Amino acid sequence: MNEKKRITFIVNPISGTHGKDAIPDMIASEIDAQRFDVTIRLTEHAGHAASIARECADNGADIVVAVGGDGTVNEVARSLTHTDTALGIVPCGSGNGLARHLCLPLNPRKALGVINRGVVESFDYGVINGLPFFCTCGMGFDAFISLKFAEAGKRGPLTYIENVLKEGLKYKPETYEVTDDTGARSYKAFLIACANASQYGNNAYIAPNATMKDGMMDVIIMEPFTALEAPQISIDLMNKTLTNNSKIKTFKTRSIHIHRSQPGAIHYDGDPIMTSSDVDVHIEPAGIRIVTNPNAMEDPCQPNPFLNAFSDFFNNINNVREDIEKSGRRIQAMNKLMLRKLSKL
Ligand SMILES: Nc1ncnc2c1ncn2[C@@H]1O[C@H](COP(=O)(O)OP(=O)(O)OP(=O)(O)O)[C@@H](O)[C@H]1O
Repeated sequence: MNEKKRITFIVNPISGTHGKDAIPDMIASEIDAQRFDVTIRLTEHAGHAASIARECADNGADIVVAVGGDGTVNEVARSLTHTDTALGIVPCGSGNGLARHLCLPLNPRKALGVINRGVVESFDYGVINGLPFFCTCGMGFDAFISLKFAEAGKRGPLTYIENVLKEGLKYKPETYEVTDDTGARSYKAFLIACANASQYGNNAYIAPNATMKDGMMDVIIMEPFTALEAPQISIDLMNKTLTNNSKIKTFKTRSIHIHRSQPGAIHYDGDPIMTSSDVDVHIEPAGIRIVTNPNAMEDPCQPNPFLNAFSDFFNNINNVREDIEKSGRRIQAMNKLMLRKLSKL
C-alpha cells in the first residue's frame, strides 16, 4: 500500500469575518483519512504561520494548507518556496486575491474538496527587496489601494473602488526612474504595481493579463488622473480592461529596478513596509508548488459585456470632455490674442 501523504492545515483564527470553529470538523469530513495524515495547527500571532510552515517543509510534509486570507497565504507560501512541499489554500480572508486568480473555490468545503484531489502544479512568485510576494507588490498609492480593495467585498465593489480612487487624488504623484532590460525611463505616476497574479483581491484586476506561468511580472504604471476619470478606472479594474485605459502604462519583464527621490512605503501582497529609495523586483519562475483546481488552473481574461459598455461610455465621456477642454483652451487663447491686438489699436 502507498504511504499516506502528510498534510498540515494552518488556521489563522482572526482572518476574514467568519469564525473558524467549524473548520476542524469540515477537514475531518472532506479529507480522505485513507490517503492523508492530517495535522491542524492554529496561529497564535503574526509570523507564526511562516514558522509552522518552515518546520513542516523541513520535516518533508507533502502539503501545507493556509486557512486564512492573503496575509496567511503569503506567510505559509514564503516558507515553501523552492521546496517539494506544496501550498494548499482554503480562502477565509476578505480579499482572497491568490485563490481567486487560481480559480479555487471560495467556499471552504469545496476548497477542501480540491485539496483532497491533490493535483499540484508549479507557479512563479515574485520578490521585492528580498520579500516574497505571490499576488502583487507595489509602491506609491498602490500600498493604500491594495489594502482598501481587500476590504471592498464588504461594501459593494464599484462605488467603493471609485471612492477609494477619489480619496487617492490627495496623494501627490511621484517621479520614478524605472530600469528594465530594455533601458531606463522616467515616469510621473500615482502608483507602480508589479503583478505576478492578476488581481488585488475581490476581483479588482490591476493586471488582467498576468499569468503565474510565464516567468514574467506585469508592471502597471498609473499616471495622475482627475476625479472625473475615477469612475472609468474603477470600471476598468473590475472589468479586466485596465490595460485599455489611457492613464495606464503596462509592460512585462523578468526584473526591474525602480528609483524614487526618497525612501517610502512599499507593499507585498497588501502588507505595507518602509524601504529605501531603491527598489528591486524580480520573478522566480516556477518557484512554488501549489495545489490547483483541476477544472480551472488560472482565471481566464474575459471582460463582462455589461461593464464593457460602461467602460466605453466613460471613455467617450472623457474624450468629449477633453475635446471641450481643448476647444475651451483654444477659444481662450484666441480671446487673449484678440485682446492683445485690440489693445495695440
Ligand atoms: N493569532 C493571530 N493573532 C493576530 N494576528 C494574526 C494571528 N495569526 C495570524 N495573524 C496575522 O493576521 C494577519 C491578517 O490575516 P489574513 O491576511 O490572513 O486575513 P485578512 O486580512 O482577513 O484577509 P485578506 O488579506 O485576504 O484581506 C496576517 O498578516 C497574519 O500575520
